[in-house]
Amino acid sequence: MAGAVSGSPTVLEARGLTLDFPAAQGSLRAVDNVSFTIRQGERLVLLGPSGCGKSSILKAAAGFLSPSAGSIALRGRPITGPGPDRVVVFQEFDQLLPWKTVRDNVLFGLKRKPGLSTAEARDKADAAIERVGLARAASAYPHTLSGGMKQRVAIARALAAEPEILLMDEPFAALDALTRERLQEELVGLAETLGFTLLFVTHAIDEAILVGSRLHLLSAHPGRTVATFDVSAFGPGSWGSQDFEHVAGEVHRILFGGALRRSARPVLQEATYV
Ligand SMILES: Nc1ncnc2c1ncn2[C@@H]1O[C@H](COP(=O)(O)OP(=O)(O)OP(=O)(O)O)[C@@H](O)[C@H]1O
Repeated sequence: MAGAVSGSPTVLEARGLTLDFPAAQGSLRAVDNVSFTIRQGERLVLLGPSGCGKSSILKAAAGFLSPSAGSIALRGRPITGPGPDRVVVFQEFDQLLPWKTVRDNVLFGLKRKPGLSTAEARDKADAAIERVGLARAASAYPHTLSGGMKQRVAIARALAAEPEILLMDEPFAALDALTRERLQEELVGLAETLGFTLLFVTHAIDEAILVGSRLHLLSAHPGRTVATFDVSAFGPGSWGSQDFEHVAGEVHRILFGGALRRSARPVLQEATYV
């Protein structure tokens, strides 16, 4: 994957990105001088301890937050607000509209796409629903779906709009371990089949290595770049291999100091966060 994307055009680029929030006394620096490039087809994961500014970077990419210094640009154009070329999938699956069926929820995501006829929109929605394996649930309402299925609807809705980049903020955090694993696999499978570009935020090391093609590690608050890792060699099925454990241990050492202790399959390292 890394070889395949290394010559691909740049989709998203942050240069010296610095993000501040207003605070009681002046402002609070959330992200300090962070730079990265995401090429077409790449899956960049922002990984770091709670509060290091991952979500803030994602919000800047989505156009909800402006840099106080540095820049963030999509296809070379500075991001000044939200747009249909970027779709955000949050953890809250209940971003789905409860009074609309799966198909209508996905169609709703196409509303902002200019120049689509009703029939074309329907075809795109149905194709996206099919791709995430929900064809049989197309007429169902969100409250009848499991958390994992709702998440797939959210992904279908995002993909149907054919964005330049998909922005995902801990989309699997609220799911049980088995569903999470399955959706991680599905996401990577879909990303590779469809070649979409992804910016993914997580604080879970295993998830980052499995989902990403590259990791961008941030220090504790305020977030500064501490390391990057090429993890394109890993994917579903890699967990537990010697190479995987080596990278996971290295990432853990850089982020938290000390060795990564395993008990069983991913018990995420929440307890080690400061
Ligand atoms: N709207 C806001 N107003 C003020 N401060 C904020 C706001 N949003 C975030 N912050 C602060 O900015 C810093 C970075 O927050 P952010 O949510 O980006 O971190 P994160 O790495 O995504 O954390 P987590 O993993 O816990 O979700 C934190 O100190 C947070 O308190």
